[in-house]
Amino acid sequence: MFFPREGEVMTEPTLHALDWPRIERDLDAYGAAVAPNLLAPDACRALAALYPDDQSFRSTVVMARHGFGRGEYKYFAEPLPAVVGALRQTLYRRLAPVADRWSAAMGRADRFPADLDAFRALCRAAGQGKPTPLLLRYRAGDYNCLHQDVYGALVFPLQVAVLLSAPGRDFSGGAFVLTEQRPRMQSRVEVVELGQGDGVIFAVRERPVEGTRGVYRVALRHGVSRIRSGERYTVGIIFHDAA
Ligand SMILES: O=C(O)CCC(=O)C(=O)O
Ligand SMILES: [Fe+2]
Repeated sequence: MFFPREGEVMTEPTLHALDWPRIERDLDAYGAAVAPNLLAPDACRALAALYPDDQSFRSTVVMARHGFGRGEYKYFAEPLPAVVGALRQTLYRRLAPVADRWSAAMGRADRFPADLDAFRALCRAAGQGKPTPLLLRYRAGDYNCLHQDVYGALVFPLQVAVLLSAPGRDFSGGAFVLTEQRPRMQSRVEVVELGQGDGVIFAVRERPVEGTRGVYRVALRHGVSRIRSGERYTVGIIFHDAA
């Protein structure tokens, strides 16, 4: 296992050193998988420290104003910070085949190009030209209501969130949660435990589940439980761009 040096983004060979068979198994079984140590602590701190720098962002969302919860987030402007751009590119490459496999299993026609630039060109042609990677900031009492990050007709079925703060030291509470709504059944919840720099890869809105009578689709939503104390930052990497 390689680890990125302090201040360095995980490079492509390092991403390949992740346990991808385990990640794919978890994605297939639970709709979510942890990708440990995507960013070194220095890189986490540097990204979180960008929050007040309005030059880095194209817009700010105060969640309470929209009924999204409590807390804030900002969408990065282009050019994205190098670490965010690099993670988006390399994770996309690795996840595109999973996205294709899921689409096919669910009987959907969508297929995804092998690299992010080609997929983003499709987004632009569909009128989705605004970059969606974002930086989220939560303080004590804040939370993120269950939601799906859909920004137009083109949806890449997986996304990634990287925890930038250290649980137990920088904040308490603030668990990343996913719920899964199965047809005609009660919802199932999954709590994902993350350390600083860990990413969670998860389904944007649905995933295939093998039942006794074939594959069916389950709908997923994600959110963050209430932050009890401190400050919690995350970087969200969504692959489709926004209308
Ligand atoms: O703060 C988090 O852990 C989740 C943020 C989120 O909703 C996202 O990245 O799409
Ligand atoms: Fe989200």
